[in-house]
Amino acid sequence: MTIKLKCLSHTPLRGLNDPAPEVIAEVDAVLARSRADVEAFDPELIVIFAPDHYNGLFYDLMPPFVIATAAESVGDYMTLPGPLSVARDLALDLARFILDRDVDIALSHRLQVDHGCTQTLEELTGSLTRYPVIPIIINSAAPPFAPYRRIRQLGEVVGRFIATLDKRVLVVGTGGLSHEPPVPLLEGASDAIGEFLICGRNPTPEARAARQERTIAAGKIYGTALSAQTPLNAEWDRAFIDLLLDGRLDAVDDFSIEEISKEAGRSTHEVRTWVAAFAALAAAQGGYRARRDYYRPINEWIAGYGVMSAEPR
Ligand SMILES: O=C(O)CCC(=O)/C=C/C=C(\O)C(=O)O
Ligand SMILES: [Fe+2]
Repeated sequence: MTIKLKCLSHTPLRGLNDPAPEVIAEVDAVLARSRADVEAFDPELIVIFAPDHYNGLFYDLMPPFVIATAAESVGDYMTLPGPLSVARDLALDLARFILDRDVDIALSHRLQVDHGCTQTLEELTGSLTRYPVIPIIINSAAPPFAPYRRIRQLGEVVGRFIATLDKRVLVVGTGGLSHEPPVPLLEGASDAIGEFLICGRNPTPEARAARQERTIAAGKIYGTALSAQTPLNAEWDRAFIDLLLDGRLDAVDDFSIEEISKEAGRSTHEVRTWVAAFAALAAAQGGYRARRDYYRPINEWIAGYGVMSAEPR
């Protein structure tokens, strides 16, 4: 087995509420380098840890994490729609492996995924189907959440499975860093929003467009006094990146979900996907070398925007 890792932020607002051209050029350059790395590595399997934003998973049955044996992109926020090339049999083997090692995981034989999974897949590979993929969706939007130590444990078990494969495997985490887009909360929601959060699959094109317009409007004022959303927190982001650079993954066991929400924004919990990805790498080969490829707080994209790479030491 050979393993590499990429962790990237994603944003619903790319192309819809862009920052200055110099910033876009920086991000484009780092993404082009990341894509070239992936091309050179030529993975035989991608394991992607991703969140969902009430497109595939709703409170009618909200799993802490779920592994998909088949997945279809809803094509939100200008991402490609359609099926992913999910490695069905390997995904099932992985689900069995995880359950056998005392970590509970849900299974979906037909999962809808959103930009939280597909934007990064497209950016790293140019399509949804270039390489076989196993999507593992970690609940990062719909409280209550499993504690961070459970995410670390999930990642470790996935890493131990990867270590049994005679393949080149790319592990991906997508989401974060600090940010708070206008994703609704069930607690205190109106009846209509509550109904959407419980079973709002397959919205009409008009309903989807209205959602996207709300996010764009939030992006236009994010980080200003007009915004009610928790602002970006570059200090939190840098400390989190340092923790990963130093390989101090055990430190996430002390993370407080409430404190992170307050200090860095509710959607910061998408970094759970980075925790799982780094834990998988560490467990697959024992110890890693990581680098920070990029970091910049980008209000227009509602994103503490970061990119990291890592490989075994
Ligand atoms: O579209 C909605 O209903 C809510 C907004 C939304 O989904 C925003 C998603 C934002 C991110 O993916 C992000 O900032 O990570
Ligand atoms: Fe997201």
